[in-house]
Amino acid sequence: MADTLTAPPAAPAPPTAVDEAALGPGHPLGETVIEVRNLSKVYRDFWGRKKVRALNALSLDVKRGEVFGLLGPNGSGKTTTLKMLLGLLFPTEGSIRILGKSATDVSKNEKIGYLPEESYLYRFLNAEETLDFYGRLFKMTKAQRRAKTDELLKLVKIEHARKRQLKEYSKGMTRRIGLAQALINDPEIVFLDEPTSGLDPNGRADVKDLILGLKAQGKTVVMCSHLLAEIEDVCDRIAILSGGELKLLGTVDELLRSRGETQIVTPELSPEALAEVQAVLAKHHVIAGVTQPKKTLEDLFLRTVSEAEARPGRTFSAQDLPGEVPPADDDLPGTTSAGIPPESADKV
Ligand SMILES: Nc1ncnc2c1ncn2[C@@H]1O[C@H](COP(=O)(O)OP(=O)(O)OP(=O)(O)O)[C@@H](O)[C@H]1O
Repeated sequence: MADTLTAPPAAPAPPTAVDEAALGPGHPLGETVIEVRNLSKVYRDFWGRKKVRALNALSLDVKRGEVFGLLGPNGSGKTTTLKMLLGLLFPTEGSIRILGKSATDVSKNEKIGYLPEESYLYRFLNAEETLDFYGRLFKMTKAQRRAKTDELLKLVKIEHARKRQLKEYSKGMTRRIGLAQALINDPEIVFLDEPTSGLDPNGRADVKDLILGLKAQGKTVVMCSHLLAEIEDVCDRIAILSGGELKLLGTVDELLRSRGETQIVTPELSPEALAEVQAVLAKHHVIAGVTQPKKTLEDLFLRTVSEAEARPGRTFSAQDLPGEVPPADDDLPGTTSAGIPPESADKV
């Protein structure tokens, strides 16, 4: 258990609009691998008349090695953007460079992986045959295909079902084989459209790990998702689209920082210790709210399932649910027990 002290905002929060400059001069990421300039798409009807302006004047860069999230409500233009980046749709206006090439240059596809919102897989092939088929499209040798198939089936955790036809797969398993297919050519850039749709929280956690693993290998990931918690966990930067227009762009850390507030998280305090802390704050004319921080439902679910598997036949209550992992020092900025000097803490 831990206590959280939240001081009221000292000053009104500044506007949240952040542009590329938010990356700062010391940004560790590599060169630009995706360059989008003034990109627009107008869908036309059968007669060539303008029907929908799905995207309007989008400009952004994606750097090598970053996980970039494209967010927005239904119909905001995310899939349209992804399809133009992949060269599957022609822009009405604007330009795209992917790895220095035009999006419509098919040679770029060798270095690109794509998981569409709905995977188009052959229902009568099994997992091995599916990956072998896509490996052939990339002209991989038999030995390469076999090695890559083994590696990917392990990565997406469906080795046990490698001989089963995809028509027998659950939605979550289908998503996993779709992900494996997107990685068959060891791509430099991976586009993922709703990668966790249909997956349970364990599956979502696996996909998050997989994305972070790709990032650790220096790969670039561009993803769309409506699950904001997962975007927050894996993305370095996000763009929010609305009505086909870019409304916000910046690093997740910068955009989510709560300005004008200070938070101290400590192990659960005794009433005496709490009174002392509040007395110190009162000296500085700060009236602090004291709460116990909540875990997320996702975290609770994952710990329950993992404990249920480890110890079958037991039921758990919130009080005795084991698996509470003591937070790492760096999860607790400003914690007194971690001994982080106050001057190094962002918030006190
Ligand atoms: N082939 C098409 N013909 C006409 N209009 C289209 C076509 N595809 C998409 N649109 C329209 O373009 C707009 C953007 O659609 P898009 O699929 O890019 O949005 P999205 O942000 O991916 O939505 P979702 O979250 O629902 O997947 C919507 O108004 C949609 O109806």
